Amino acid sequence: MGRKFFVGGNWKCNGTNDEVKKIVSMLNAAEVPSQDVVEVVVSPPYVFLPVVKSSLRPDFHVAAQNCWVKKGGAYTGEVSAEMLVNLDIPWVILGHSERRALLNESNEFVGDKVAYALAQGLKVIACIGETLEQRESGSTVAVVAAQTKAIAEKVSDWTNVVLAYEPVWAIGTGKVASPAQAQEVHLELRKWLETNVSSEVAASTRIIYGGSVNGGNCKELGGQPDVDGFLVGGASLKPEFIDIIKAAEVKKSA
Ligand SMILES: O=C(CO)COP(=O)(O)O
Repeated sequence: MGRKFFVGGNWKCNGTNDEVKKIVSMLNAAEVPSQDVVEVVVSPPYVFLPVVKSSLRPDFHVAAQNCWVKKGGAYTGEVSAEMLVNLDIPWVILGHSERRALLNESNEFVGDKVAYALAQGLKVIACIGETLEQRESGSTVAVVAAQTKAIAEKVSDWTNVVLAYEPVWAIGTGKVASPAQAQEVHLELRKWLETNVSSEVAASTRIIYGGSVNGGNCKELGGQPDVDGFLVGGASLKPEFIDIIKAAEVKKSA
């Protein structure tokens, strides 16, 4: 089954009103492959979601960077999945390593969030990835398998899930995983899905890579057989994001 190339831009906690308008103008003017070839989703901070959604070209979509684990209510400072649905925000990023590390989000909590968001009708970019210490101790595959298991235990339909493998040591460090390193983990994840979920889910679920992706390294990474796209941080705020979207063409010609 074909897996459409997916390029996500995670703007994290960045941007002013003016900067956001400039990024949207840059995206709107870009010539990129068609929606049949690449799915593009940008994720501004919550406060900018409505303006980005209403001014962004219709072939690009928006994602929130998080949402609450259950129905909204007395949870000061949180934004619920229902609110995102109400505003027609189709996607949400969940389990980003920055939230896992800084806000102590556990594997179980992330699994609960993914299940709840899917049940409300959102599409989810679920993030997993090992720290440098875990990689150096040889536990990369065990760590990402445990993170994926906590999601798989609560999710039965994977149609609306994109799995983002983001090694923590590669995020914002300029230290990108080599294409071989990325491919190795993506293949392990696909095998894990095959064994523990189903061969259909393993074949159809997009597994994207995140961590210091830029205009220079995207083609080689995207050319790996089990790399189905990217989740881009820093470079998604810059014109080189367009080059990263265009890396989808490596799959078209493959
Ligand atoms: O965390 C990331 C995307 O979610 C990756 O960030 P960088 O591309 O800045 O390394």
